[in-house]
Amino acid sequence: MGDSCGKRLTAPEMIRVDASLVRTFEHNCSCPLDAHRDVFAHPLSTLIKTPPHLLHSLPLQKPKNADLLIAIKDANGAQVHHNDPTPPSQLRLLADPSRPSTPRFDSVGQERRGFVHPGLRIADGDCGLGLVSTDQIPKGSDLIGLPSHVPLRIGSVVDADNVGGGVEPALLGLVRRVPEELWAMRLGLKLLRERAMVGSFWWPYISNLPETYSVPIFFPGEDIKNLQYAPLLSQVNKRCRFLLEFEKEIKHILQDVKSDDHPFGGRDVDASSLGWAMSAVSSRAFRLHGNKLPDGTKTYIPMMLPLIDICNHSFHQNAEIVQEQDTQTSKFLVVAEKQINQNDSITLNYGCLSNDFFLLDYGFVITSNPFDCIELKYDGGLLDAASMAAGISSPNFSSPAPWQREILAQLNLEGEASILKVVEGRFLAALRVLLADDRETVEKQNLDSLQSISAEAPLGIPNEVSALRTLIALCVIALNHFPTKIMEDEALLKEGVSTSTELAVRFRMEKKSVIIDVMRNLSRRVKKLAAKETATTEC
Ligand SMILES: C[S@@+](CC[C@H](N)C(=O)[O-])C[C@H]1O[C@@H](n2cnc3c(N)ncnc32)[C@H](O)[C@@H]1O
Repeated sequence: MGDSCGKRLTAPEMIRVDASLVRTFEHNCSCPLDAHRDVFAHPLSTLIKTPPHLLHSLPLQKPKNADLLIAIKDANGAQVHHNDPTPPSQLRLLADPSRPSTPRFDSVGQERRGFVHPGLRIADGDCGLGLVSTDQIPKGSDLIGLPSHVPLRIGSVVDADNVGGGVEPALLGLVRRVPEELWAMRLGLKLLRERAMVGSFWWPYISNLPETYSVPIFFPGEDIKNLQYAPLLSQVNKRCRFLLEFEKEIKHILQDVKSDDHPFGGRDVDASSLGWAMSAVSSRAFRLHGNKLPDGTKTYIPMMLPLIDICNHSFHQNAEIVQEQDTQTSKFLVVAEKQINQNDSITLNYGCLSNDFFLLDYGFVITSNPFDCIELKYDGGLLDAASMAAGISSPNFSSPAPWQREILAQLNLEGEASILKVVEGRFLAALRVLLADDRETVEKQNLDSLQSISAEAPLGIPNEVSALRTLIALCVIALNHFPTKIMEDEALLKEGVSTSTELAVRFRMEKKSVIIDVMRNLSRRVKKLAAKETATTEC
């Protein structure tokens, strides 16, 4: 996979963390830590006790063998003949010969058409299909252009033009039942509707979408457990439960709907097909500007962009999506951000996301992802345990003084257990404040400097060392929460495993690697501070 060929993970045994801390931790770990098993944002035990009934196959009949380009050609008004599909061997991007250079939408006729740079082809690679350059393409060149009516979206221009029919009340009623956080399901309903509709404008596009997705809602129960990371397990469970519930809800709502008004042409839609549609959207849609509202403001809406969605992800992308907008409509271009050499893949940046999002929405994991992170529960008892393990006597995380509580409230860390990233400014601020016994020193600092990760030691070196050591101990606890070590994971992968097991194992290896990197950085900081403290005392 694209970014998967990055640097290898380092086994925890190779890491030099603060040895004294680890010894203290091991010494103390049996009693206090057992009482705080739920170090991650969600209790692992409750999540894996109830693995959802997962979705295996796609029962809806999926069309096959259509030519991807028909969708674009149809922009000129040609009729689509769905019963005359082009064989998959002909699935390729066709350059528009009338456009040898870098075309722009500069006339009404062109506005209705799309284009593809002649130096591009679709290739099958490690990331599935992708776009590859057959030539050198200069920076700034337009690579793909889509007219405004081609993207699939809810309430699209096509609907307004009545080319593909409006969104029926029955479908809108279902869309409104989907919570905002599952936005991909909303557009997924539209995708299912177009898939079921005879003569849909998007049929050629839909017929070429992958039949399966490697997102965890489709993992066997064993591989969901193999993720070993409670925050993600919680998300997977939530999505699976939603799909199972939504299937029932849809059946109930549509039971008396006449076939003419039925949004899915009278066909049953079950959790598997809902899951397929949600994954198709989450892994392929882009959130772009919608049309301008009468007051001039713009909305952001998810859209599926045929052809453009063949581009794979890279943090070092060589292309970007540009939306050209006039008052009425918008057109979508993919533009080369840098010079593209022959055989280069055309890549877009899907976003600076953690592996949780990449796996949950796109079905892949990025090795050494700089945006990956670990979420922990902010829990006084757990922090006391970590602090004691770090050799700090009588920490009072679970019983802060009133003045400390006030600062916690300003950091929004009072009451319900908050979910925090390691290392996040609020977390560090809380540790600094709760490990400080001198109220005056704390009150001399403002909230920003207390939260600053780059500030060396806003409350003095001993306070900072204690805070950092507590964080390191917390990392050790988090690491120990994983039932397997990185070396065991590596050995498992070498044996050869299924795709879903491999993804789950790689995901958890990456999480452990993030913790180890954090520990390594914190240990370095502790050493530096300790050396500074020694030098000051000697002077
Ligand atoms: C927008 S589609 C890109 C086209 C896709 N490869 C295909 O075969 O249709 C996104 C999907 O491509 C794959 N993909 C994209 N970028 C990737 C990467 N850097 N590493 C691994 N898989 C990637 C994932 O399966 C993802 O869900």
